[in-house]
Amino acid sequence: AVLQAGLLKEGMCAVQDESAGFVVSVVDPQPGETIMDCCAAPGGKTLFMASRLAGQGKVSALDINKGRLRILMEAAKCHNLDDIITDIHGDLRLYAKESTVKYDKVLLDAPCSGLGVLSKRADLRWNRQFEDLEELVCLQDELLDSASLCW
Ligand SMILES: C[S@@+](CC[C@H](N)C(=O)[O-])C[C@H]1O[C@@H](n2cnc3c(N)ncnc32)[C@H](O)[C@@H]1O
Repeated sequence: AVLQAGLLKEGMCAVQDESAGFVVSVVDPQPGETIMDCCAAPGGKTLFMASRLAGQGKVSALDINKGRLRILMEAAKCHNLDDIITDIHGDLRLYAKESTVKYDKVLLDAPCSGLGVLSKRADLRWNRQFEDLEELVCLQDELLDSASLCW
């Protein structure tokens, strides 16, 4: 019924995993706050956080992937949240070194192995190598350090 009524297309509602939404409850965005979403695209959490600001405050959505960031801003427009969300295209590690801007709250949803969702991504059982995980842990560590500089 939601699909047939066009509610998703019109930005009247969005679908999200309970666990993804729970992260936003932890951030607990309050009107007037500035929030940095460090690995934001495609933007499920960005949109949810922006909608919780009730028109006051800003969410900066940073991501290294331009295409995914474009999808995020299209969704922001569709949900009438594009005046609350600012997209920043770049590598968080460089951004954090160069920028002096500080935010009230910072969310880091770093790239992950996906091993926690094997029931949905069965292919990962065969596509993940041990070396990939080592590389990923190193990246997550660097991103965590960089995210801490935004606060
Ligand atoms: C788990 S996904 C984020 C999902 C997103 N938070 C959401 O709720 O829709 C991880 C994201 O990190 C981005 N990423 C990977 N390395 C990055 C880096 N060095 N700097 C910024 N973003 C990065 C990827 O492009 C990817 O979009």
